[in-house]
Amino acid sequence: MTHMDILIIDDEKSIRSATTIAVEAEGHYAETADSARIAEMKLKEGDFNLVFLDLRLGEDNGMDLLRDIAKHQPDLPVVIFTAHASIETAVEATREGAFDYLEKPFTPDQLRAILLKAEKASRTRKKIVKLENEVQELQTQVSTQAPPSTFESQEPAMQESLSTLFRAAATPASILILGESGTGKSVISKAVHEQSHLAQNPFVTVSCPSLSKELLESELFGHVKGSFTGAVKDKWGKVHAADGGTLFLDEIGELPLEIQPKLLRLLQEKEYERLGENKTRQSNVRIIAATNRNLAEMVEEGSFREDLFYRLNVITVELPALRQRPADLLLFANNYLSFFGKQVGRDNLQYSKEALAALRSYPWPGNLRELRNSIERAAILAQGSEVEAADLPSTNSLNALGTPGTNSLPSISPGSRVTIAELEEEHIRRVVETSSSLQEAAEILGIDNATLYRKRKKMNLE
Ligand SMILES: Nc1ncnc2c1ncn2[C@@H]1O[C@H](COP(=O)(O)OP(=O)(O)OP(=O)(O)O)[C@@H](O)[C@H]1O
Repeated sequence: MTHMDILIIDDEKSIRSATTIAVEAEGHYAETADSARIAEMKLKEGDFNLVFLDLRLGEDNGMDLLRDIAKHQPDLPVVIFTAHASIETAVEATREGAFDYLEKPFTPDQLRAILLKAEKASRTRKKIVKLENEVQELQTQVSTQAPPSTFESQEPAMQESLSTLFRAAATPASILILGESGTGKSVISKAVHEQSHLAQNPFVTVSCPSLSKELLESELFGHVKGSFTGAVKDKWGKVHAADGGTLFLDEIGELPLEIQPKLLRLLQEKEYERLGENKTRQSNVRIIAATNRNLAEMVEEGSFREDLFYRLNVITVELPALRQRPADLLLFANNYLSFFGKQVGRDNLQYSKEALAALRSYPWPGNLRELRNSIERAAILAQGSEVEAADLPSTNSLNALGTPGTNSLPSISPGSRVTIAELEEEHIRRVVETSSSLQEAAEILGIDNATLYRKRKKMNLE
């Protein structure tokens, strides 16, 4: 049985109390209102699942109230109380958006039947909300044409992160995921949700940097009409939509300082308020937050609250950059090639030897996202049965290493004002980082193992 919050609107005290007793006996919670004014106030304050409304409401017109509810809260079912003589009114009310009607005097069985019907409708509505969220998430995935995700790794650092994440999945603990852009923080957050005890409930994403402070606050917590310019009607936020499920806060490092205490309160007390409203609401969400910023440093600088940082920092994992996962690179590259190859009708595309070397020696500053995009392009560009190095333009030239504007790229690159020794050192460092073995690194560099050993020793790169 689904528990419902029910508002009973009737000017007759005996009907209010009889209905209250009857719905409470069925395990629901009831509030009452004896006039349209009180009803409007309660409707604004509360989050009801069902309303009983007598159209004859003393001096007030119940039909006006019904129209108002149908307009502003179209998802809220309203059951009309009607006297035997006014079936026609009931029919009219149904036309105006009433969910059903109940003829007075009604028996407990008739009321029970209506409650069951409303419960069913409420469950369906919840399912629809969940599906709407899922559609939104899927649309994001489809628009980025994501090939199936892989959560395997041959690299100890990544294996440790995966094991921590999937062990933490089944607990209510907040999770903080750190890592450069494109390392797969969003993708893995969804996977953690799907492996958790909350999998049947919503997974809702809020992208912190994409909105202004006011809109972000409203996106999170919701608002009431008139709370800011553009707030033309009441709105529930994503904290409400995610109730009972997971709220994924992408780029938490961009969360404005003013909103941080509100998030902290949600984490600690499970409480929040909509913008422009004083009523305290409850929401029980599991938070997964991700960022490519150094939150600890931000705490020191004063741009991120220390208390929030510690609250989020219960389980923290770092997703290594792709260049720190040389042993996994080929697994991803092959998966992507078979996915995108199929999309363009070439099932058996392979990499040429040179293409493989190019894939390995490039540091992939944009990580999995960049790799995915490059392979998608290469699958289209490839002329024969093999992807050639030339089909992977971003890996073609070492100049790519120095492209300005990508935060994880080094400032040392061919042509920049550095010595040959510095350039050599950087090149060796990167090739070693992106090779699966020292033997392979030596081959790519065109030197023997002993020379590589000596150079690494000199560079303290062991
Ligand atoms: N486990 C995975 N398996 C396969 N592909 C992945 C995986 N994780 C990420 N990707 C690919 O990388 C892309 C970027 O991943 P995601 O958006 O999760 O990164 P992010 O770390 O959240 O990036 P940003 O910090 O920029 O938001 C995905 O769209 C997907 O194509």
